Amino acid sequence: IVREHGKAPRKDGKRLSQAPGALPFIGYTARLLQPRYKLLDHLAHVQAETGLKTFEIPSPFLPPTILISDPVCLEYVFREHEIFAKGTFFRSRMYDLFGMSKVKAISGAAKLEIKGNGILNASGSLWHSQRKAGVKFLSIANVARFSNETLPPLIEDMHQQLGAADSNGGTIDLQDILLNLMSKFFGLVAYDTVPSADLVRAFDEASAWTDSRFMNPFWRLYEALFGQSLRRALQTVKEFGHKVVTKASEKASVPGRETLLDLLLERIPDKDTVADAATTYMSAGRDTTAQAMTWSLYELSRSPEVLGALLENLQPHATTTRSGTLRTTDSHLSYIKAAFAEALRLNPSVPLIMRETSQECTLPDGTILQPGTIVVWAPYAMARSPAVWSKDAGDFKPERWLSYDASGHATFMPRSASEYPVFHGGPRICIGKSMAEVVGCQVLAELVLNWDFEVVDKEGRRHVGESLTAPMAGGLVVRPRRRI
Ligand code: HEM
Repeated sequence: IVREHGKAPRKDGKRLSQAPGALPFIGYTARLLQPRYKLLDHLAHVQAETGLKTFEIPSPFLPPTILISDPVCLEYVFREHEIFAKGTFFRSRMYDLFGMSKVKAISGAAKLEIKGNGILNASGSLWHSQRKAGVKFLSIANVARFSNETLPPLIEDMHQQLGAADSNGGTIDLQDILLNLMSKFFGLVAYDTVPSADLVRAFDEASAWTDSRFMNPFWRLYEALFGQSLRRALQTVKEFGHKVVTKASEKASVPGRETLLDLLLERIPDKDTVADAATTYMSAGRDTTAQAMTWSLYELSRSPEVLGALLENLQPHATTTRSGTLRTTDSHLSYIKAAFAEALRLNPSVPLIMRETSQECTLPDGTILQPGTIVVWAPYAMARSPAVWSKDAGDFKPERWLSYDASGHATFMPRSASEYPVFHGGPRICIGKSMAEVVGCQVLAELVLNWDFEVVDKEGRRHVGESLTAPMAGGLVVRPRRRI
């Protein structure tokens, strides 16, 4: 299991310092096996204590691995995306969910045949063609169409579910409601179908198993012994991919109203690859956006003064939200955009990201890396760094995103991708950023304008659950009351 992966990282002629908290012999192995939120909190603590230093993360079960925290180093990583590639370590763990397209290969002992690769796992020309299809799918005109036509009836359904809970005085899990809404929304705009509850469950399960591969060095053995439910979940996801691709390829696309599948089929001849490319969006777009909204509502529930300011800001424009005419680019909507960005800063949907060096290189801080080094950064920890976000880094303060002119008019001030790496940066920056902002703000505005939520079990902190993204463990159970 212990493998030789080239030489250790060096700085100033010496081996790079180990991250605080490493144990003798096993290094960070035990920390990696803990629930992920504990690792994230530890990394946030390290960063708050040590500033922007780069450290080695030692483990006998890992290739040489470093943790970077300095936005200057991260900017370099974003820019040099061919040196800091996805790499074998990442891709081999993601293949089953996002890359291996043959259904028969996962269900039996057949030789693993790795053909396709969803965009998150792809590189070279395959990445390029998927990126082009994705950018066209998420054009400004399409996002406006989705928010004007597809989203309003789904928001109406959501109001009805909340209304039912309100009238019988019951509780409801907002995270479930939002994941459900985003599943339907994504299903309709990307695959022209509403995904079944079984598919959604299977996808969530496969995502949790895939995530655990990054923490558990014995994952292959563990899955061989106990991975029956993973294999079943993968089978369900793959079958869904094949079904929707077959249906799309038999139907003529409507010019100007192409689904994601239509656009992928135009560019990629192999249908198995199209299936992988398409299902990748369930994780990339659905989970991330629904979780961002859940964490936003949680942060608002803990900050009554921010919620009050948000309501004051939104109420004059209430009629525009339902019809989908709400635009986050409108200057009067700066406050909700700031609240959404701030909630995502503290609760990034992808809290930990990694790349693998494809050649020797030197980071801007002088750290020398050999090929095959894993480079990790934690947007969750970076958000809590006083060196980047000042002393109040850990507080939920939408105002930090706003600049006010003399008449009190607020303008949203974006930060650089390397300081705010929530949507990644460089050539592989998230292509769904503006869709996430439009949909996230539209749904949030509808929720806060119409509902007052009493969070059940207010005490204690909420944690990130085990997944490739950042679900709220245990959900966000609330008692909804209609606002008068
Ligand atoms: C709050 C919501 C979102 C967040 C925080 C987010 C974050 C990210 C991050 C961190 C990455 C880089 C992942 C990596 O390379 O390891 C990424 C990539 C990507 N995201 Fe998003 N995302 C969000 C919403 C969306 C939406 C709505 C879509 C699509 C409709 C989307 C599509 C993608 C795609 C296709 C990529 C891969 C880009 C590439 O490799 O070239 N994302 N996103």
